Amino acid sequence: MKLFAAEQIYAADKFTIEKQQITSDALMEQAAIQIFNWMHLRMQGAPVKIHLFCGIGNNGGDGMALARHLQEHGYNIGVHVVNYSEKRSKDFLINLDRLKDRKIWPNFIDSNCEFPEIHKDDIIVDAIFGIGLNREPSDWVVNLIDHLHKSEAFVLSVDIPSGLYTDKISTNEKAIVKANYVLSFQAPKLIFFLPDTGIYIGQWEVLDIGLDPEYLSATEVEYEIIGKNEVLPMYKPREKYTHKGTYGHSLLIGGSYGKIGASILATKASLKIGSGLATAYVPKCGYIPLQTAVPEAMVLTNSEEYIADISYKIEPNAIGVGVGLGTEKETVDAFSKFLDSNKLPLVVDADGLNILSENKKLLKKLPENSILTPHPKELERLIGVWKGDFDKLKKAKAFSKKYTCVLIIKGANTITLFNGKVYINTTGNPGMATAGTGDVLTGVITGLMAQGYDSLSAAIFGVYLHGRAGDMVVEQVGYQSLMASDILEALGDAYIDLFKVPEQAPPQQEQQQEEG
Ligand SMILES: NC(=O)C1=CN([C@@H]2O[C@H](COP(=O)(O)OP(=O)(O)OC[C@H]3O[C@@H](n4cnc5c(N)ncnc54)[C@H](OP(=O)(O)O)[C@@H]3O)[C@@H](O)[C@H]2O)[C@H](O)CC1
Ligand SMILES: [K+]
Repeated sequence: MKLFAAEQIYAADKFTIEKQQITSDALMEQAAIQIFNWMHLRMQGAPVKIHLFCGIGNNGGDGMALARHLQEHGYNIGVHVVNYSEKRSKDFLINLDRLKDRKIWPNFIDSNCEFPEIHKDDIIVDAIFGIGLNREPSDWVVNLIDHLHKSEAFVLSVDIPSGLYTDKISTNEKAIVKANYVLSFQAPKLIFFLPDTGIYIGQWEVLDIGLDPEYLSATEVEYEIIGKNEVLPMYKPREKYTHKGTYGHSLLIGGSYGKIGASILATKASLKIGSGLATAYVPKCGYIPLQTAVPEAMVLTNSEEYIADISYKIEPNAIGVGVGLGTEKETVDAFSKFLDSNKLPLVVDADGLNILSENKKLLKKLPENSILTPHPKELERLIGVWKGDFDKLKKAKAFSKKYTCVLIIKGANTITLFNGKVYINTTGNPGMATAGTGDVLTGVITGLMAQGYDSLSAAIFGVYLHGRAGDMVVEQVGYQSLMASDILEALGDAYIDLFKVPEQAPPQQEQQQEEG
C-alpha cells in the first residue's frame, strides 16, 4: 500500500475536487461522515461524553463537521475550538456556521482560558492539528495536550495525532497527542511506522474519503507498506516436472566456536524456505553439529575454530555470509579475499556486517544488488549516527545508492531500502526480538535468492514471510517463549497462509455492508 507525502495528499484533494466537480467542504463532509459512521457503529448511541478539540484549519473543520453529525444523532458532545491562530480555514468557518445554525456554541480556548474538565471515562476527539502542522505549537497548546493526557480519557485522533509532523520529528515530545486510535484519511502515514513517532499511535485504521483512485494509483511514491497483497504477486509457484536443481543451491558461510547454532539456523531456514540444496561452510568444530541438526544439508569445513579461508568447488546460486562468523584477523582476511573472487550478490549479516563496517573499503567489493541486513546498532556502524528516523532514512538511502545494495533495517517494522524506495514490512511482533531470529532471516533470504527471486523481491518477501511465521507461531507459544527455531518451523505455515486467509476488507466496507 502506498504511503503518500502531505503534498501528494493535498494534490490528490485538488485533483479530486476538480474531476468530481465537488467543493472542498464536500470532501470534508465525506471525511467527517466516515468518522461518524466508524464511531456510531461502535458506540450505538451510548451516552458517553465526547469532547471534540478542534483546531482552526481543515483538521479542525473535520472535527466541527463530525460534531454536527454526532449531535444530530443525539450524542453528548462538547465542542472546543483550540484557537491557536486567526487564520481560520474556509471550510472550518463553513462548519462553524453550520454548528451555530444548529444552536451549538463551541467553547473557544486560547492562552488565557481554563481548560475544560474531562473525565476518565469520556472520549476525546483530537482534531487540533492534521497534516498541516508546520511549526512547534505554542506553550499553551502544549499545556492543553498535557491536560488531555492527564484526563486518561480515550483519545481518537483525526487523520494523525496532533503535534506530529509528516516529514520530521518534533523537538518537544510533550507537544504530541498520544492517540489510542487514529482514523487516517485515504492512506496511513509514514510516521505511523517509524520508531520515533509510531509510539504515539495505539492503533490506526484508514478511512476512504473518495480521493480519485486513478490519480492515487498513478502517483509515484517513495514509501510503501508491505502486506499480503504486495507480496502475493512475487510468489513463484512450484511446477510439476521439476527437481531439486530447479530450486537452487544455497551456500551459508559462517559459524565459529560457540556460534555454530547461527549456521544451523541459517542453513535450515534456507531449506525450509524452499532452496533445492544447501551447503553450510563452517569451521571444523561445526561439522558434527551441522550434520546432526540439519541432515538435509551438505557441509564444507575449513580450519578448526573459525573460518580462515573461503574457497570451494561447488557452484551455489545464492550465498549468505556472516552469521556467527566472528571477526578474527584471519577471518577478515579470508572474507576480503573471497570478495575479490566472488561475483554473486551476497546476503550479509551479523559479523559479516561488522567486518564491513570495520573495513569500509571492502564495501566497494560487494557485488551489485547484495543485501545487507543490519539491526540498528549494526546500521549505525555502517552509516554513522543519525538524528531521528528521517535522518536515518536519508543516510540509509544514500548508503544503499552508493553501494547499489539492498539495505534491510531490522526493527519493529523492518524497512527495506533500494534504489531510492522504501518498503515497510507489516508482519512480525516483539516476541521476535530474541537470539537467532536474524540468522533465520539470512537463511530465508538466501534460500529465496537461490530459487531465482531477485535481490529486492527476496528481501521484501523474505522479511514478510519471516515476520508472518513469527506472528503465526506466537499465538501458540506467547511472546516470551518464542524462539528462533519456532519461526523456522512456522515458515511453511507462512507460505500456506498466503493463499488461505483473504486480506481483511477495509473496515469502512464492512461498515457499509452491515448498514446496507
Ligand atoms: N485529503 C485529505 O486527506 C483531506 C484531509 N482533510 C483534513 O485536512 C487536514 C489538513 O488541513 P490543513 O488545514 O492543511 O492543516 P491543519 O488543520 O493541520 O493545520 C491548520 C493550519 O495551522 C497552521 N499551523 C501549522 N502549525 C501551526 C502551529 N504550530 N501553530 C499555529 N498554527 C499552525 C497552518 O497554517 P499557517 O498558514 O499558519 O502556516 C495550517 O495550515 C488533514 O489532516 C485532514 O484532517 C480535509 O478535511 C479533507 C480532505
Ligand atoms: K489530529
